[in-house]
Amino acid sequence: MALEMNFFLSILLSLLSILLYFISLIHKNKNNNNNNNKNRSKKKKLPPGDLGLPWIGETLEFYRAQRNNRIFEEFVQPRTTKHGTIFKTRLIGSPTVVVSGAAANRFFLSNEFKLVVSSWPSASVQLMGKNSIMEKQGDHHRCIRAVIAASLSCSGLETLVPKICNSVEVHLNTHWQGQETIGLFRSTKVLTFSIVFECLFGIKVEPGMLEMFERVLEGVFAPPVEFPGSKFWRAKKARMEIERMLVNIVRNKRKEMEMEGEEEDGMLLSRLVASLIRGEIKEEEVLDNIVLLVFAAHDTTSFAIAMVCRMLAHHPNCYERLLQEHIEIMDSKKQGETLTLEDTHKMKYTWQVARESMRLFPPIFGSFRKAIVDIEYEGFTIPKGWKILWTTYGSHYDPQNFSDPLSFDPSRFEEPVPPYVFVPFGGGPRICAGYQLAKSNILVFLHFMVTRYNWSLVHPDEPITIDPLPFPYHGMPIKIAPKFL
Ligand code: HEM
Repeated sequence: MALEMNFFLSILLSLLSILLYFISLIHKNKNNNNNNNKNRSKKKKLPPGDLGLPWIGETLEFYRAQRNNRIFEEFVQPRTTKHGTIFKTRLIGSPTVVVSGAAANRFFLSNEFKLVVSSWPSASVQLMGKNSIMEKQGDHHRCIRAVIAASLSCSGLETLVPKICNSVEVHLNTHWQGQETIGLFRSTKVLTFSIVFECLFGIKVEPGMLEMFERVLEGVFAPPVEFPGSKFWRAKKARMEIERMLVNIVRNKRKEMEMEGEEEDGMLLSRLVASLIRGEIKEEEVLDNIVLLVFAAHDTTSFAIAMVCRMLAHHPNCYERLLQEHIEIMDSKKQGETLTLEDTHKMKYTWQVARESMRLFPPIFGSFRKAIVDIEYEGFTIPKGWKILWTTYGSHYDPQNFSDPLSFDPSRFEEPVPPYVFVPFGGGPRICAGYQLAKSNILVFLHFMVTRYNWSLVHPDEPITIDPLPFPYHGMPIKIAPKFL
């Protein structure tokens, strides 16, 4: 059904683009007679590249490459070879400039709010909510970031790490014990979903909640057409269900905190509701930010964990060294003693492995910005209103930054990497707000996995696909057996 719908949409888009193409030809003729316009376009040197057909541009090529998880190889690289590290195209109706490399990352990410603002497709904004942090700018953005940051500060993390440990142990005892095969990606997705809800917000996960969020995610990059049965329609319905559930939770929390004078417990939900009570943010902002944070947190972290495991399985020497690190930490603890934030600081090699895995397999390949003024960059003008797409690949796969860039070598991260070169978490004012939580989550999970289980991949070269975020095509089944160290 979904495939038929996509096919139908593709045909519709193609017909629309042909129509637009003819309209644009007529306009072009008119414009040729217009001297003013001629002079204006002479002054601006647009980046090289092909805008393609009106509206549709090169969207279908982009989607095809995205589906194969080959955006770099099939879309970005052929065009950078032809035009250089900055080129223009047209994606999902918008003229777009694709930029690559650490200098471009620095320029565009650090000029957020000054020259560019974050820009998501209409379906994403409608589903994540227009009040979420990703749509906020200036003081409002700072205010919401400050609330999130308070829960993930050093003292916040000190209480979070033992909670994450507890969630991981409960998860393994419930879902892994007695099993011979586990779908690793699904399992870590269930786990990271419950960690963000229970450890970060203090909200208990009820059956069916993850499925509701998954239905929303299916619609975030779909065409925002709301006819019954479309992905977007289903996603909107799921979003409304989530909202109904969260409104009750937020209002009950507010009542408790107002009527019973409940102290803030350090949980993010209490912090958001406290801001609501103080009148700093609105109820819609609390709801939209809970939804956004859950999405931002769980698929990304579970994909990162899955890719670390894939790399460890392919590189037994790295696995041995990583295992040794965890055995030493385990030996330093008393029976039943939980891990602390300080223990995670000792997992230096594990973090190198995780960073190297995210360099090769970034959970988020990049994101869009919109020019809020005409931007002069590298001798070209990016007109106001155009989109800019920065990608992690541009700097992660650049041999000037990482020699033999496609090989896996965690020792690259023994030394600090210059800013804006390694950007799986983005950079500038919109750098990932959950970086510390993601890091703790990855490290703690790996600790328990490698010390408690022998495991191996069922499909060592399983393809990775993207829809709309990357995931292992078969869900990454692994064979497991308990280990007694
Ligand atoms: C491995 C896991 C993760 C990766 C790779 C990742 C990656 C990213 C990236 C690349 C951005 C910047 C997007 C842009 O510039 O447009 C971002 C933003 C963000 N991330 Fe993460 N993320 C991860 C985990 C998390 C977690 C666990 C949370 C929450 C608890 C989170 C919350 C956010 C938020 C709120 C933003 C928006 C920040 C803003 O607009 O100011 N992320 N993330």
